[in-house]
Amino acid sequence: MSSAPDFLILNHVSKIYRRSQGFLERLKKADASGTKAVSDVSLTVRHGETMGLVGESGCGKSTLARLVSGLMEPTAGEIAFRRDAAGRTPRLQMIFQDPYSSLNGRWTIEDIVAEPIRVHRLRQGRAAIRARVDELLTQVGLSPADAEKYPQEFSGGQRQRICIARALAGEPEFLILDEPTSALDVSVQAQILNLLRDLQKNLSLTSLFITHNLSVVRIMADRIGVMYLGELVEEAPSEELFRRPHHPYTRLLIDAAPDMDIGDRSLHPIAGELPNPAFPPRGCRFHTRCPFAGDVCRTTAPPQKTTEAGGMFRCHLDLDLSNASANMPASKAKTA
Ligand SMILES: Nc1ncnc2c1ncn2[C@@H]1O[C@H](COP(=O)(O)OP(=O)(O)OP(=O)(O)O)[C@@H](O)[C@H]1O
Repeated sequence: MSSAPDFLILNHVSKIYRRSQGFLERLKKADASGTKAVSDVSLTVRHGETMGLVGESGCGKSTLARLVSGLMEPTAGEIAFRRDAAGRTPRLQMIFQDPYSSLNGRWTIEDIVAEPIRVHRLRQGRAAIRARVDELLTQVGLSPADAEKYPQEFSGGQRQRICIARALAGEPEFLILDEPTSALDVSVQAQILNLLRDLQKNLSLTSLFITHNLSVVRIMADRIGVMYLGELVEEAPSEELFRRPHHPYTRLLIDAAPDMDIGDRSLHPIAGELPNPAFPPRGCRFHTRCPFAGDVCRTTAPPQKTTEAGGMFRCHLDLDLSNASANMPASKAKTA
C-alpha cells in the first residue's frame, strides 16, 4: 500500500436529485426522495495517486466527479481536500468526454489555452503568456503554430490535446478526467491515454479518472473504485482488482472490457438492465443481475468487507472470482 499522505477524503457522501412527482407517480407510491445518484460513498485518494472510478452509464460516476469538483453540493456527507500551509485547497482542473463542445469555436487556441494562465495570473505580459502557451502545446504533442488556429480546424484527438493543454495551463495539483477518451476512435484513444500517462508521471499529478471501460482505467489508475447504482461496491489497487475481484459486478465488468492490445472497440454488454436508480432494488442493489444471488441478497444490504490487499467490497458472499466468469456460477461460494 502507498504511504503517501491523504489528498482527498470522501466521507459517506450522498447525492439525491430531487424531482417533483406527477399524479400517476403518487398513485404508484413512487419514492418521493428522488434519484439517489450517489449513495454513501467513502473513498480516500492519496497524494500523487490516480484513482479510477468505473461502472456502467448511470452508476453515478459523473455526479461524484461534479461533487468532488465543487460544482455541486452533496446531499449528505463530507468531501475534504488536504490544505497547504496557507489553508488553500489544491488547484483543480477538469477534462471532459466531449472535446467538441468543451472548446469555444470563436476563440483561437492561444486564447483558449491562455485563459487559465490569465485567470490565475500565472504569467505576466503577452510575450510570457504566449511562450507558456507554446510550451504547453508542444507538451501535448501539438505545435506552437497551432496557437493561431480555431478548434474546428482540428480532429477529435487533437481537440482533446487542446483541452489537456488548457487544463495544464492552470497548473493543477488535482485533475478530474471524466471519460476523456470515450468519444475518440480507438487508435486515437491509445495516443491520448499514453499522453495522459506521461503527463501524470512527469507532473506527479493526483487525479480522479472516470470511465465505463475497465481496460482504460487499468492503464491509468493506481487504485480502482467500482460503482453500481450510486454505491461503491468494490475498491482495490488496480492489479489486485484484476487478479482477484471480490464482487460479481467487478468480475462482469472485467469480462465485458475490450482487449486494448488488439484494438478491440466493443464493450461487451453486461446481461440484464441497470435498474432505475430512483427505485434501487432492496437488499443488495446488484441482486437482480447477480448470477450468485441468494435469499439474503434479496433482503439485506451487504456489509462492507476489507481484503488483505487493502481493498474493500460489499457482498454477502465470499466468492473466488479470480478465474471463473461470473456468468457461469462455477465459482466456489465459501459462505452464503
Ligand atoms: N441533473 C440531474 N437531475 C436528475 N437526475 C440526474 C441528473 N444528473 C444525473 N442524474 C441521474 O443520476 C444517475 C447517475 O447519473 P450520472 O451521470 O452521475 O452517472 P454516470 O455513471 O456518470 O453515467 P454517464 O456515464 O451516462 O454520465 C442517473 O440515473 C441519471 O439519470
